[in-house]
Amino acid sequence: MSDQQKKNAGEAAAAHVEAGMVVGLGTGSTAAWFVKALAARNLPDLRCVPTSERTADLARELGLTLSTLEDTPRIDLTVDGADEIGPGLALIKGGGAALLREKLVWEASSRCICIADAAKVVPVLGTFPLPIEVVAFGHKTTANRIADVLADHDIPMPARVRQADRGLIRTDGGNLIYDAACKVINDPARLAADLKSLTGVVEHGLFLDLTDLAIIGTDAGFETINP
Ligand SMILES: O=C[C@H](O)[C@H](O)[C@H](O)COP(=O)(O)O
Repeated sequence: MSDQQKKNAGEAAAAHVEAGMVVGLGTGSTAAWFVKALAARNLPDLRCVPTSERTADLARELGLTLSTLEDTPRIDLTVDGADEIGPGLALIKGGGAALLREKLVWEASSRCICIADAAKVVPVLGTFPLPIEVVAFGHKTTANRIADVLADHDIPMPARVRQADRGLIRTDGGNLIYDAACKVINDPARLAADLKSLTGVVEHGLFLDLTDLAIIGTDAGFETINP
């Protein structure tokens, strides 16, 4: 993990934003560099839709004009980080528990740019535990259903509920996160569909066929990957 690489990626992505755009603001340490670089450009008539309360706080602090998906349902460009970037720009996201709002914003966007440091690029998805957002009510029974799906995908370990010192982590929407230590995800599309079909699962961190461009920070600058 390199902060300089994240910064370089965030700054390169900010150059893709034009005056008057509606911009989706991702969540996480890399997205924060983008938000800072975007604010520094001081472009006129921007409206920004944040994907988390954390990002909203940062953007507000930096003087960016915020909007919501309700007020601006069509987003021109979203820039966001990732936990893993696999072949075809298939992503794992949600390490910061923002996956649901992120996916809502990504899917409402004409264009999505993923920004990351070089360590996020992997030959196969699954080393980073896959976050799965689950409704709190009855979550242990939902976890059993998730375990059955994972077993069907040759993933023997059940997903574990995410905890902090103060107790279970809650998302901005009040849900819980289960993390699945997949190790290798052989068929991301089938796993995504199977998880999504479960009652109690709100969303999962597989972002497939949503990324138009990845900007990978290097120590000296950045490289790009097209899908
Ligand atoms: O929920 C969090 C998001 O999906 C983040 O974009 C992702 O976890 C990457 O975060 P970072 O840039 O801090 O590695």
